[in-house]
Amino acid sequence: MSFAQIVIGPPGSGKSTYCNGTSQFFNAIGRHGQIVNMDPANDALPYPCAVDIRDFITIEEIMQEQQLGPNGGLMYAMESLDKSIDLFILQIKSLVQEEKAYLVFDCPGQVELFTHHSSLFKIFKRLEKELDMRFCVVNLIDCYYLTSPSQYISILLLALRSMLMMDLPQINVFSKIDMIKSYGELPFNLDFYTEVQDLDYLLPYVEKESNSVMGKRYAKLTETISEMVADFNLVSFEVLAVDDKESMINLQLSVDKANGYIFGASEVGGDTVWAEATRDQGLRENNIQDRWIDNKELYDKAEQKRREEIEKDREMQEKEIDVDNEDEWDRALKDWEEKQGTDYVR
Ligand SMILES: Nc1nc2c(ncn2[C@@H]2O[C@H](COP(=O)(O)OP(=O)(O)OP(=O)(O)O)[C@@H](O)[C@H]2O)c(=O)[nH]1
Repeated sequence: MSFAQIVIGPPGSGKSTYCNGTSQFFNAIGRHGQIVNMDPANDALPYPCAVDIRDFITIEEIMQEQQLGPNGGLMYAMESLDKSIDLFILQIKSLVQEEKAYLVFDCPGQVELFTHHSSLFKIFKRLEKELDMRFCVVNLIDCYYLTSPSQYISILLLALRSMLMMDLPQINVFSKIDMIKSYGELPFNLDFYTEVQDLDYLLPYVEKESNSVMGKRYAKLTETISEMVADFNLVSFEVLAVDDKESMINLQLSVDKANGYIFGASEVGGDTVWAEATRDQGLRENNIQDRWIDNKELYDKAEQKRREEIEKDREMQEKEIDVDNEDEWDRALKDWEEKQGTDYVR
């Protein structure tokens, strides 16, 4: 059995940054994480990746050969991969079975791939079946969407649609939450938006926004969508600032629970310390309103201080290592010999 995350979300929501941050986080806790790039258009990866879909297919080739634009090209690329998937699966197999790696799949930003199109879905289902992989989808949404009530409701619909389409455990995440305070005041606490309850309270704001932007029929449509999302009662959110250790830990705890890693990771990973520390632990209560809005500056200052202390410790350690450095030792010995007038050879 092996475990993996499938990272999805609209363009610019922070997927590649998250994959990079997660890989560094895994290194720090001793988990053997590897990243797989699933985006045939991403030619500037900010991380080292173990398998790159661009080794099989690139969007440039497809666009040229098929005379397609970027969106059509991507759909075509995914369909083509679907047909010639065996080599790709072989590479994944070697990662999960021989290297016992925990995989993070960095997916393209075209949301149609997760809401309507079945190619990627089929690839993951095949991996699930053939390699006994356990997935959790991590759906990143830029927290900027919280600033507009109607856009907030539309991303709820998007999240719901991908949950139903992918048919896998899914954690929805408001990314870049460190930016939320700079976007101005929200009418409700952050928990209101993450827990997705009582959407009725939002409707007057939708109406107000629609009056000024789109008109009454648009408000009615948004209202109906919000009722449908509330009826399913499936969508909720975590928050993430990729540089913030606590939000990363909280998110990884949720993901570990969702894909089952927390219950059966003894044969993979190698992060026994993390596993022991989190095995019996529920999610920590975390007041996100306090952390990211009400007292953000205080928390940021404390975090900055913590980082400076870690950096100072690291510098001290490096200095101590210098004492063990062969060259320095030899130099010190030579000085001592000169002073003693001896020819002592170590
Ligand atoms: N402030 C802040 N910025 C972030 C965070 N995560 C990502 N970003 C920034 O958001 C921008 C987009 O991030 P990417 O990781 O390229 O987003 P993506 O979803 O991979 O983008 P596509 O590949 O175009 O779909 C970059 O400038 C990142 O530095 C975060 O937690 N906080």
